[in-house]
Amino acid sequence: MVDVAVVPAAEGPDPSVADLLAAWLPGRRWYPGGTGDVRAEPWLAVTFDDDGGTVGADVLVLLVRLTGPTLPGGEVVVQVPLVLTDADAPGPGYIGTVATPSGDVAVHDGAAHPACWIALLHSMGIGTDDVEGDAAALTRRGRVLAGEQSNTSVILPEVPSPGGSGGMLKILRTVAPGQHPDVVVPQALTEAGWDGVPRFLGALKIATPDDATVHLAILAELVPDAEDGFELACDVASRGESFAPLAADLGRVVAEMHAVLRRALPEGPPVDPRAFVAGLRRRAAAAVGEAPALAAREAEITALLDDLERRLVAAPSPVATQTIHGDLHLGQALHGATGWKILDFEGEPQRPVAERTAPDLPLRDVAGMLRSFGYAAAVGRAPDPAWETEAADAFLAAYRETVASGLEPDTDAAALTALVLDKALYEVVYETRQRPTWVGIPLAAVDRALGAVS
Ligand SMILES: Nc1ncnc2c1ncn2[C@@H]1O[C@H](COP(=O)(O)OP(=O)(O)O)[C@@H](O)[C@H]1O
Ligand SMILES: O=P(O)(O)O[C@H]1O[C@H](CO)[C@@H](O[C@H]2O[C@H](CO)[C@@H](O)[C@H](O)[C@H]2O)[C@H](O)[C@H]1O
Repeated sequence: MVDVAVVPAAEGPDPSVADLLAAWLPGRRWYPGGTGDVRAEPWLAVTFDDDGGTVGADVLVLLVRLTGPTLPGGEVVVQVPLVLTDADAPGPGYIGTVATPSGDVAVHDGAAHPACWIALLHSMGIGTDDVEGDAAALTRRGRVLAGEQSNTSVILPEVPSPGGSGGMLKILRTVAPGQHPDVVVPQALTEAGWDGVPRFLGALKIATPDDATVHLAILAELVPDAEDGFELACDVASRGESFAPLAADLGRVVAEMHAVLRRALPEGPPVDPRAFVAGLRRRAAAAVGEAPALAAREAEITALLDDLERRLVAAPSPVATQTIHGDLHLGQALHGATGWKILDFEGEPQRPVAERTAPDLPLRDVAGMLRSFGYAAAVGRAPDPAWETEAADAFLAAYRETVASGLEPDTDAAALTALVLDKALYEVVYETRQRPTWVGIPLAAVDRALGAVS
């Protein structure tokens, strides 16, 4: 076991390390500051007391506070794990060398360095008994997942796991005080005995000097030979084959996930129709404000939301909310030998953290997946225009056979259309910012959702 100590960063590394990082951070894929004017200030330093010397190098995790107008809420804390070694022996993830009063030090990105993986695993109590005297065996075939996005994930086939496939260590990049949804939700699902999520194996949580807690890393069982759901759907679409059978399986898995979450975690308050629709109106207004192409649709969006509000107000019984996935799309589903596994319960990255994890209507996840079939049809260039609706119908039929929304059929359909519209508007903003050449995909979906009620 490795003891973890947390101190203010001012008592931590030499200031030259912070200077090196200030230049390095903005080039990282997971850096949330974009090209905006951002100030980076080390906040906390986490050290690992490597009692038995098994880690083999100095591991230091810095939590860096970023402030600037382009960041969600104006402020974000990012985790920067580092490995410090002798300057004459730089290793994986080398960032640069700094001169300190005790000599030159080589600084490495810890997320790419086995010594850091071992320190994180040992501090979660993983691998300390199983790999006697040979900590390096735990990470021998370890590798960082290519194409990292919001966080950095490391494949670790030697990590002990119930199914024997190894572990996936997710090093969180943006961190925040409080319970992390990607810990709480998969842990609850795993403990409920549900196998539609990669088995939760552990997490590293630190206590800050002001008594808050922050999750830094999560370990789940590796899903062997799994295919990314979006790539799989695009492949199937491009071959002109039907996705309906796989979509039906996915519909059942998503329905089971909602049923288990409803039992395993506290229910939310019943939907307040006006507040719920006000939230949709706010998001729509923000999308219209950011994407000029939406301006012409504003009146129709308002009419659709007015209609939903009337229906929800008139609903004969209160509509329940619960923990949901919050950002469900095909890229959050892996298809492996034992079927679909659902990943990444962090919610929509562009939403404020408090909103991302609030209990919500499960139909929001259903809407997210329906939108994803539209993306797969477009990106995979499905030759048959019915490809998307066939997949969507199969998904919905299987979902509804397994779990009921509790809404009257007309209200259920109106709520689903409004949530598909909400997701498509979110995607218009997402694509405008990230992939402008794809913006036509969600714009077409906005038009279809609006056409569904006119
Ligand atoms: N347990 C796992 N087994 C196998 N692959 C996984 C597992 N967890 C995640 N992945 C792969 O890693 C990718 C990133 O994981 P994800 O949790 O979505 O991270 P991020 O928060 O960085 O987006 C996924 O798209 C999937 O391909
Ligand atoms: O996976 P993230 O949590 O980072 O989600 C964000 O990025 C997604 C893209 O990677 C984006 O998803 C959109 O594009 C997908 C195809 O690349 C498509 O399958 C989804 O349906 C569509 O929403 C997601 O919206 C965004 O939050």
